[in-house]
Amino acid sequence: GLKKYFSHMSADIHMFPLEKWLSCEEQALKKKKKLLEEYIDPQGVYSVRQTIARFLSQSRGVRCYPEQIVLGSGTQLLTRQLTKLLPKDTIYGLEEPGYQRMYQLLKSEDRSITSLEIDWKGIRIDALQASMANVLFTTPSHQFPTGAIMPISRRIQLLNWANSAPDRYIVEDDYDSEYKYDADSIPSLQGMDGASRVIYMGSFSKSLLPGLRMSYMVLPIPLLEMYRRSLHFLMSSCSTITQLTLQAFIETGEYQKHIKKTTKLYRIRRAMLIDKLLDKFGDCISVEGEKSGLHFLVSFDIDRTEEQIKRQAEEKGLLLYGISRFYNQSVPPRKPTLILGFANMRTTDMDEAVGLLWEAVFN
Ligand SMILES: Cc1ncc(COP(=O)(O)O)c(CN[C@H](CF)CCC(=O)O)c1O
Repeated sequence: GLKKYFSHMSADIHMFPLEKWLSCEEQALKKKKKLLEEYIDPQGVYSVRQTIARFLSQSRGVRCYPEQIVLGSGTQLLTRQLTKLLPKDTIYGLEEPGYQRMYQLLKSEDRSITSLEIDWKGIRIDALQASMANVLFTTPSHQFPTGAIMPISRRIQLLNWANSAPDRYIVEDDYDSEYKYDADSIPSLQGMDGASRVIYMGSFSKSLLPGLRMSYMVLPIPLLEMYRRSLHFLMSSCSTITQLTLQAFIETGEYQKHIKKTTKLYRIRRAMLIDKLLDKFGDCISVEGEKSGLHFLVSFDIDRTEEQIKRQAEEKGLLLYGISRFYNQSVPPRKPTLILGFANMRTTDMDEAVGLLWEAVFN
């Protein structure tokens, strides 16, 4: 198959402390195997939610009780549950370019969606105010896919928007907020919200492994009450074993150690990759969104389409993703722009990867 050097969707399994994970699993199973005999709380094991609530408060300034946390196997599944708590005629505002799988999911649920323009600070307030949206999905830590980091000023404007009409909510998708390089980490919107307007969503897919399918949302109290009334029949969608193992992994400090180690390593990989790209391509490329997260964008000042570059790359055995896939309701930019991930790019592969990219673009 195609080489996935630049994939923004895969993690580097070699980075994952499998031995430590397995010993946490063994410890959790020995101590709490009783829990496996029954169906646990639909929101997830309470003690696991206590651990996550503590971790969120320390790392992201999220203020919540464990009762407000719902664990789910993936952000999309949690979003499906969330849409059931909101009026059928809710209009969802999504960033454009944005997380197309969220757009496709909401579309598949026959929800009405309006795509909203972003700029280098994230979602544009004028576009939001001009729209009919009442629930906004936004990725303020590291806008997906452009990487924009939303400054505090814009966050305050967003909260003002949410508080100026009764049926408004902000879904803060904080999917890869663990990784910051040249930007100091800005506390979550949820932590700044005093009025239960922010639904905080997070995932362990980027910081640990997508294959764990461990994601979570923090519901404001009014929505939690609705969840309890209308979705109490649901069973937890995450494996109890994975939940208990994750709890042990966090409680023993292994999670924090892993984030520190991977941040250090990803910082080096990202800097090296950008240097090699600039060496090779010079001023025919521009890099953006590299200050945080596990990918950045590279646009090429050449007379070639994204499709042509992708196809050429496939000829050479290299998988590439263009930014066009993230434009749901508008025309993508003319300049070919690629989303380049580096979480799965070992330094020993870099010269080959950049060489293949060069051939895909210029041959
Ligand atoms: C904006 C955003 N919010 C959440 C997730 C995490 O989802 P989950 O693992 O289900 O918790 C991703 C994950 N990123 C996708 C997979 F890597 C990108 C796919 C593509 O580009 O089609 C994401 O981009």
